[in-house]
Amino acid sequence: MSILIKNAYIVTMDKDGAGEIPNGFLLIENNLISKIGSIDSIGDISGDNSGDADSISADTVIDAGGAVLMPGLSNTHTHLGMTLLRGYADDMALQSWLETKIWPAEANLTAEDVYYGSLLGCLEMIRSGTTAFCDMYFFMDETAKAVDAAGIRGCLAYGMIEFGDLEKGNKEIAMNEKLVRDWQGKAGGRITTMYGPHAPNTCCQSFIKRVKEAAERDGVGVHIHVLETEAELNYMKENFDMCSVHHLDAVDFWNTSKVPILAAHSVWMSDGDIRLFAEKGVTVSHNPVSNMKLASGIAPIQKMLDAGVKVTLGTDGCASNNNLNMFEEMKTAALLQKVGTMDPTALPAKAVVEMATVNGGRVIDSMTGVLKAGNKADMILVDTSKANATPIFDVYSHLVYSAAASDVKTMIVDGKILMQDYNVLVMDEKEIMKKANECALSLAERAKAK
Ligand SMILES: CSC[C@H]1O[C@@H](n2cnc3c(O)ncnc32)[C@H](O)[C@@H]1O
Ligand SMILES: [Zn+2]
Repeated sequence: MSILIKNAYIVTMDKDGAGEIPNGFLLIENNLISKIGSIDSIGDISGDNSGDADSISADTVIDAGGAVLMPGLSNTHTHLGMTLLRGYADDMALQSWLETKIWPAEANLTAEDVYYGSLLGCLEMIRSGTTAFCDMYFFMDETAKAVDAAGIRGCLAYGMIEFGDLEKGNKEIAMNEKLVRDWQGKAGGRITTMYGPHAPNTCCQSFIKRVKEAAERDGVGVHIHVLETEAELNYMKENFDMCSVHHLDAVDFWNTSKVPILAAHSVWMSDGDIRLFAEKGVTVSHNPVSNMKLASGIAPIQKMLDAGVKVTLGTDGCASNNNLNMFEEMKTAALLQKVGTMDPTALPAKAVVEMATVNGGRVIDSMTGVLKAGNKADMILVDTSKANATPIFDVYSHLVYSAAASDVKTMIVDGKILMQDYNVLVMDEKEIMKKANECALSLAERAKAK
């Protein structure tokens, strides 16, 4: 199977390579990018099988018509099953939101709920340009089945909460171990796994140490929430006389020499915490919309980048965002750093696109996030024929400050076309929205009845 995309404005995100290619072509063979370059440099690019020395033939030819071809976006922190809880509880602070609304509702979740919530999430991601995501939730077999069916890439963790209860902790670890055993590398490598201890204030230190050992034994990463709120920071200081980062450093948790660590939020970071993350090679998932909505605070992202921390971008779940729109997340990230530091040069557009593509891709699959020969064929076409794309002086400025998720017209993941010219080819959209809506209403009814 081969696909040729021609007449594209290619944003490769390849620092050592081509950068941008204004009149570009890209050839996909099976699931890999085999050729990428400028049409001007090779002359004819008809895409037919004429045998012309300059022509490149392919089974499928997509004329991009000047659209931007770029790596797919990677959403590095979400809870896909929570898509059913979109708008279920708004305008609250994290702890009361979790304790009084979200956890009681989640106590009623079924496998079917998580399956349709996850499929709905996959659909929303396909429509908005996200080709890969990192997830942490319950009933993860269902999320894995949805990812398999939808054709995107998912790095899945089972979310573990044990509140210092040894017996509960044993059960939680066993669940995550099963996820790793059953799904690591499945769906042709599109599904990978991690361990998911929820947070330092919901999982005790010795439990998190055990989780890290299990992850190192299995050769998979760890995905955790950390320092999301000032309340967490105060709780850790009161109970352990140190912040979450140093509390876990005491058991060498942040050491990434064997497996990667993905730290979601990281809002209340001191300069010392930032230095430690940079030294240890921890990857941060910045979630600006969720942090603003729950009034958690402003993560010091520009400081982290300056210190050499690997920063990626995530939406968090649909109950705290309330969508999976990475274009919105990119713009919010840039604006929030500027207003937070009162410096308009903070987090410029290109750095944000790097976070959402190169850096995010690296934590999910090192052969994604950059368009270059040999990498996996995960990419999107962004329509530039609309009013909001006129004029374009700088492509990164356009992608961050003006483009909309609804401008994503085509998506390819692992060499397969999932959406072409706004038509989603891999699922029945209406049926999924109907089923997800039914599950959401029934879940809310069950939660109310208790
Ligand atoms: C143990 S699975 C994940 C768990 O996390 C909850 N959750 C969703 N959003 C957030 C957030 O922003 N901070 C902390 N925890 C969050 C989710 O509801 C699940 O219970
Ligand atoms: Zn979260």
